[in-house]
Amino acid sequence: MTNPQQPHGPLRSFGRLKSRPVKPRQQALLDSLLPTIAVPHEAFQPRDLMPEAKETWLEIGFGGGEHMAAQAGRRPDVLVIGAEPFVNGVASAVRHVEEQALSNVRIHEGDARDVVGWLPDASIDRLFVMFPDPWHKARHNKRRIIQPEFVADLARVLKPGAAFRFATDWADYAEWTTERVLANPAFRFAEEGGDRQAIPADHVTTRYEEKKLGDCAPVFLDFVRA
Ligand SMILES: C[S@@+](CC[C@H](N)C(=O)[O-])C[C@H]1O[C@@H](n2cnc3c(N)ncnc32)[C@H](O)[C@@H]1O
Repeated sequence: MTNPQQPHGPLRSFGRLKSRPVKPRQQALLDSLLPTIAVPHEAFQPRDLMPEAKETWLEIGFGGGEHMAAQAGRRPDVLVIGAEPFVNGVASAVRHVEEQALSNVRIHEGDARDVVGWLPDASIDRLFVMFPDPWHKARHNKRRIIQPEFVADLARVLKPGAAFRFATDWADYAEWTTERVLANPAFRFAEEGGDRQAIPADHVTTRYEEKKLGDCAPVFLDFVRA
């Protein structure tokens, strides 16, 4: 039976990650800070979360939150929304928010597909999907976050001209994503024929990227919402 809370199906990638017990200090920070920076669990307008924000950025699967916090720190005038179901990652991200005194980060502890479903049309200026779970075995490919239906949902929430960066160190996932994103007429590459293995000037190395678990050097796919 379909769960009305999860019209997109269960979060299969979550089960693979074993949560470690959250340390008491981390738990205290989660309990005190997370409710103050959590996104509503229903349709919301980003401007209601930070009325003075010049733009709204979304990061899907922020892991430990290092990339999200660094990008938010660089642009205090931008509202940065992050979604991550892994509790240890959320605890780490909340610690970065506190340590860097970031007032422009909002977090959803859960499935990014829910946040995308709650967002209004054309409400996001920039999207990051950094080193998502590769699900590289062919029989697991269907668990990848990049699927045609989700690409269509992303096209809906991105503003015309919005930037969408996808990074992976799995060659097959780079190809998979290129095919599925460009199959949607809403998207094109920011730069045709660009060097996809050149590290973008504004990139912040992520925790997963540092592990070098993939089968190729990092590939950065910079798309634009037409
Ligand atoms: C391989 S890790 C990469 C984490 C981080 N972006 C990095 O580069 O260090 C992928 C992350 O995506 C998260 N994830 C998986 N499915 C997700 C979903 N549907 N919504 C949000 N995050 C998801 C996982 O919990 C995990 O932390």
